[in-house]
Amino acid sequence: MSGTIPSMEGSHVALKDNTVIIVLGASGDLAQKKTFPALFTLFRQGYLPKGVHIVGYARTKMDLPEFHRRQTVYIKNKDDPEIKKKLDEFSALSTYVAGAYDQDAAFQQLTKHLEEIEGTYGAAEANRVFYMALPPSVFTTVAQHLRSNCYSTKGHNRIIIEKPFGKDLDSCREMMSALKAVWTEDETYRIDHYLGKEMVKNLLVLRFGNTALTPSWDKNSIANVQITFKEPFGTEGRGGYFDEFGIIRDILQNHLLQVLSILTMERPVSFSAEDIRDEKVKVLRAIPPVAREDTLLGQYVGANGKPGYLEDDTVPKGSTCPTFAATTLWIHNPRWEGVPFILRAGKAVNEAKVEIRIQYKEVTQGIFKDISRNELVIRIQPNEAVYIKLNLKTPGMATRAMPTEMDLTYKRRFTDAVIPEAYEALILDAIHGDHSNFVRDDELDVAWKIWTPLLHWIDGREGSPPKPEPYPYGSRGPKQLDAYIAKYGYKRTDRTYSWPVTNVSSL
Ligand SMILES: NC(=O)C1=CN([C@@H]2O[C@H](COP(=O)(O)OP(=O)(O)OC[C@H]3O[C@@H](n4cnc5c(N)ncnc54)[C@H](OP(=O)(O)O)[C@@H]3O)[C@@H](O)[C@H]2O)C=CC1
Ligand SMILES: O=C1O[C@H](COP(=O)(O)O)[C@@H](O)[C@H](O)[C@H]1O
Repeated sequence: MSGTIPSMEGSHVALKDNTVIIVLGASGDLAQKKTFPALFTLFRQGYLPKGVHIVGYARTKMDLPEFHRRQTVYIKNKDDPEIKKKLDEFSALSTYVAGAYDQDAAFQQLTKHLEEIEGTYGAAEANRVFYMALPPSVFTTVAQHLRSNCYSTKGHNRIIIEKPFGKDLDSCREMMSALKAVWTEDETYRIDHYLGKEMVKNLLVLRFGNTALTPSWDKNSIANVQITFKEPFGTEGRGGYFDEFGIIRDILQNHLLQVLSILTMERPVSFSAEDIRDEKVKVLRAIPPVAREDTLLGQYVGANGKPGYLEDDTVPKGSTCPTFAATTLWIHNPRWEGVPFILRAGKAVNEAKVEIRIQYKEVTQGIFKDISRNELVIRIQPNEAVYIKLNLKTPGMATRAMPTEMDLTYKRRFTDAVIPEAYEALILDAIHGDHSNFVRDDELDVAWKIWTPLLHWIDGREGSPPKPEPYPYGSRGPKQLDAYIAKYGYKRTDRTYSWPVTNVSSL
């Protein structure tokens, strides 16, 4: 069929029935905010295996009505009769077991409960999908206890785990080898939820399905690339967790680096998970560790009635943890040599935005003066869009050029499209047995190699840690930001550019 992407046709072992999804850490924030709402949407849309059961497991003791209440706290439009009916059905197939994370007996109780459910299948096969919505401190022990006590001998077993995968190269390797000792790579699904976002998944098609873009996708045409993450709120109450990690481990080392690898990898032989991940690893291996000189760190301070990072009671006094970072990465291969890739992320900045901005080189001088550079912008969120900033002749009698855009805003173009949440797409991929949008262990290894020296410097392992530049809550970041970006050759579009309409008479 024309336009079909083979790996998306489902050539993997898909779990079609006789499946229990076990959510470990079921009383926690991630489970309530992301996992259960995603499972509910998949259930409601008919994507979960036939006769699926969901079992929550956590230390908190609670009865079934309380579990069902917590399971549905973040589900929207609960008063809508159709949703209410589906929610009742969802609750009817969801049960809860309380137990410790480090005791065989507790996991054996869980198995007993699973076997009771599976006893109703009346079929030989019993598949189990374990979703670890847990803090990293218990990942390894839970994975080990699951393997020794709860592993189905009558079907497929899958384990889904969430970042953080360690804090540096050594701790990641330690964690990975402990997990690999008990779960095979094929059974393991490491989530980086950015890989489930629609516009990140779209990169493969945009890049490799458009001959028009192919010749310009390299150092000959591209001057610089920015991959930007902006969040308009601070750590508010989550500072204790955040301070241990910082913005680089939270966003750049994983989410933005994943986007970078798909954006820059060579064409894979096929869209199979291993072919894609082979290419991602290859390009990541061509990136040397990020240099201190290529880094700008920031920390937000109170402004406009909003508290600064250090005013959060959960943050250690005098912390130098960066809440903003701009870093520039270089890829030493024939396609990208010399092109700066600026990865930047900030908490408590002026807007919510995640985008890729590819800025093309200057047109040959001579016939034009001060003409804007072309830019291809892929907006990941909010309001998904792809637009290319082009120069056109100003309409009318004038012959001068002006910057404008070709705009593909999803909401306007695909009026009835339902864009899935990242977690919905990824849980479904795991059920279908498709690893393409999950992180392979060697990807993690090479990713940590890029960041570890810089992180050790920031952690103060090599003397006093660098002091981040202050920036006011709600600003664009530290005042040095524009000079930093300009240093790598980024030039802002001609200020006469206006969007969404341009009144030619005012030019
Ligand atoms: N489909 C759509 O929805 C489209 C929307 N637009 C809109 O048009 C507007 C302009 O588009 P575009 O040029 O792409 O994006 P922007 O002008 O928002 O940003 C372009 C670049 O300039 C930087 N920048 C923004 N403000 C300043 C500032 N005050 N001083 C210095 N640098 C700054 C940005 O960094 P930083 O992010 O840090 O601010 C970014 O790197 C935007 O609001 C955009 O959303 C345009 C085309 C299509
Ligand atoms: O992994 C994380 O991502 C979120 C941002 O996710 P998004 O899907 O809303 O873009 C971020 O807030 C959080 O700090 C980080 O741990």
